[in-house]
Amino acid sequence: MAVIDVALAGRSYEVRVGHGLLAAIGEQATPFLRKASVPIVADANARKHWGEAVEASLRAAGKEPRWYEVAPGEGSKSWESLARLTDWLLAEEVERGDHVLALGGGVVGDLTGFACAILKRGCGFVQLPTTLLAQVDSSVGGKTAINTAAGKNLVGAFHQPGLVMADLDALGTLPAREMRAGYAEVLKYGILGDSGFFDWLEANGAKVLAGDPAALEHAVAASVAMKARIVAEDERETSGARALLNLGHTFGHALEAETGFSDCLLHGEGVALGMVLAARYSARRGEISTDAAERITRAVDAAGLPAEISALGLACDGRALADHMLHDKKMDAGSLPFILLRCIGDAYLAKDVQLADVAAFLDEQLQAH
Ligand SMILES: NC(=O)c1ccc[n+]([C@@H]2O[C@H](COP(=O)([O-])OP(=O)(O)OC[C@H]3O[C@@H](n4cnc5c(N)ncnc54)[C@H](O)[C@@H]3O)[C@@H](O)[C@H]2O)c1
Ligand SMILES: O=C(O)C(=O)C[C@@H](O)[C@H](O)[C@H](O)COP(=O)(O)O
Ligand SMILES: [Zn+2]
Repeated sequence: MAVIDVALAGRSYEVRVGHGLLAAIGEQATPFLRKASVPIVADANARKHWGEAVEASLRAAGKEPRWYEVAPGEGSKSWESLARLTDWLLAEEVERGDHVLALGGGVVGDLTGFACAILKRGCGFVQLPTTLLAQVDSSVGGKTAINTAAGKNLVGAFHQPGLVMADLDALGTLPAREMRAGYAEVLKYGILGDSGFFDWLEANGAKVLAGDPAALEHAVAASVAMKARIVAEDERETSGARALLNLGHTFGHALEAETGFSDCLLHGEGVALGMVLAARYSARRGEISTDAAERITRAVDAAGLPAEISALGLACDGRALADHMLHDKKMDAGSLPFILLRCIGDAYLAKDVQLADVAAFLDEQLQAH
């Protein structure tokens, strides 16, 4: 098992990455289970595959699991789900010192984390991520949120978990499309800050996607280590360091909004395409080389992720996509900083980007190929 510390000012927590963690949760999470009854917020599919193992381990430790099921899909990151969940947590008499377990992908993690951030002004929670995306990204770092009609993650809070347990066994039941979507965020770490890791992914990405145990463990642990380092440096995204984790997301979130947060485009798929667009836009500005931008495109395409916006068949133009970006949380006094690339492994925050220019670039991309 790999253990990575997220070292924050005055407090820190562990991210454990390994096998058999869910089936041993009763022992693994002992300090976080202070009462006999244990509230578990679970994605319905995660519970179907992993609920029994979790339940057996908790019962063996003398605990009584109390399940709350969340419908799969981005639609569950809503005000309605949040209201229902907080009512349930109140009915369960969850106290500030308790920890709620969040079993599932980024949807359950973001929703439960936000509910715990506001319940009685803050109670504890433990992330039990069961998707690749949640293991490498969403379970770590304390960003929690729901979506609103205006856009993605627009209402939320920073609220760090007490513990993260990423059980690699859980990925054995994950659909291939969801593995690929999670892999987009893995590629992101290489592209934004570690060209050696990007090289490694070019050579070993197929193994990661196929679930090769050693490759998977390396990819997850390396991704978590990089995220932990960035979060420790800039927990609340104020210095600019953490904003780099948004690489591909300004484009990606606009595409998610345009496709109605539906299954047509998963978050990771939007990020993959968004990274290609960020790379091509950087090349258009004369920053990253065209060859390097094409290398990124090939890595995305080789993973079976969308690499061409024209292939999405969107009925909108570049201006409509740029309009979604006006709600981006990075907006600052009327301008939107973009995460762009100087080369693979060197992302930076560009503050001189005009949205009209981005809209024109998107029009070109929508018509290309
Ligand atoms: N907080 C953050 O820092 C952060 C980072 C990245 C993404 N996110 C958010 O995470 C969300 C996406 O997360 P996701 O990709 O995990 O999607 P998800 O939570 O929707 O899960 C994907 C699918 O996998 C199923 N599933 C989950 N675990 C399973 C398992 N072990 N076996 C079989 N099926 C399983 C789910 O039912 C769902 O259908 C988005 O809302 C995104 O905005 C947040
Ligand atoms: O942890 C971060 O910081 C990230 O930006 C990680 C992203 O992968 C994630 O999708 C995040 O939710 C996007 O952040 P947002 O602030 O744009 O909602
Ligand atoms: Zn993301």
